[in-house]
Amino acid sequence: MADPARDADPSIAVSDLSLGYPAHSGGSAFTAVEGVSFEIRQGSVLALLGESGSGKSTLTRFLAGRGDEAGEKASRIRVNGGEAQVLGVQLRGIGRRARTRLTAHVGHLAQDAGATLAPDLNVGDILLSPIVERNKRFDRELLGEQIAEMMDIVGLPLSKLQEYPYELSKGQRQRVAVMRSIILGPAVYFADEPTLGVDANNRPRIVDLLGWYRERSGATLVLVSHDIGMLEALGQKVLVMQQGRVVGEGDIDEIFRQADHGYVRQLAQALRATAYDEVAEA
Ligand SMILES: Nc1ncnc2c1ncn2[C@@H]1O[C@H](COP(=O)(O)OP(=O)(O)OP(=O)(O)O)[C@@H](O)[C@H]1O
Repeated sequence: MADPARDADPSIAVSDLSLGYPAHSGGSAFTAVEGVSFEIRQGSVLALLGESGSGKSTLTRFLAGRGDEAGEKASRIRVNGGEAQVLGVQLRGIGRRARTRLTAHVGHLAQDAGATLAPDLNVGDILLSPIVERNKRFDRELLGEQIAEMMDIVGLPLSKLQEYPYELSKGQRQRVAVMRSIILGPAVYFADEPTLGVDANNRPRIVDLLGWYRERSGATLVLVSHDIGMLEALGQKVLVMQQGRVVGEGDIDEIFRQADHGYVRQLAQALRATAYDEVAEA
């Protein structure tokens, strides 16, 4: 099996992919993603939109190589058909070691990641832990500078490095989770609702951090988000999902203007309404 190629182009290639969950507790197997195809050029940004339950988290978790990770067997994602390549590595049938080699280059911010920070570590150790786990010998000075720069971008004072998750607000915890998810310098990065639950004043700080990261790393980003500020600042191509299928695809403005699918029209209206709410809130 090929080693991951950080400069593979496209970074992500998905063809007729169908994903599901195994049958459990008397229920039947469930198809969450059906016949999805798309490609993402290296260094570009894709926004994934769609109503709750449309398959966005399932798709991103699988493509991030974390389809098997969610502990319980019932949460493990199964490939029902099609294929997907990330950094040139075929995900279908991938073995454990090849997956570990791949995920070293692929970042994933799970939904509500701020809520699952290690409770017994302070913020400094939370940020360092992915690096320490990988390699005990690292350039502390360089990393310290990078952490200080990130803390500044997200508007957290350096004194927060000594605090524990329970001492932080929900929005502060989410900002720490986002910093942690990019600290290893992934070539492909998936973020599931990175600004969800963060107040309107602090959402742009997360957007700034992701923009900063993209600029310095040239990484490919996939953002699951309905945050209009984030989509306008970072989004290029948009994929709209409904009930596991792709129902709209294109440039963000194009989707809003020319959507011929009723659901895409509704979504565009909902997003505009959100944007107006935020203007009203400010
Ligand atoms: N472990 C599981 N077992 C069975 N079905 C699941 C499991 N996890 C998710 N699903 C189902 O898969 C479908 C897609 O869920 P998914 O979380 O991918 O959607 P989503 O678009 O990310 O939704 P949200 O925006 O609410 O996070 C849903 O119908 C959901 O109920």
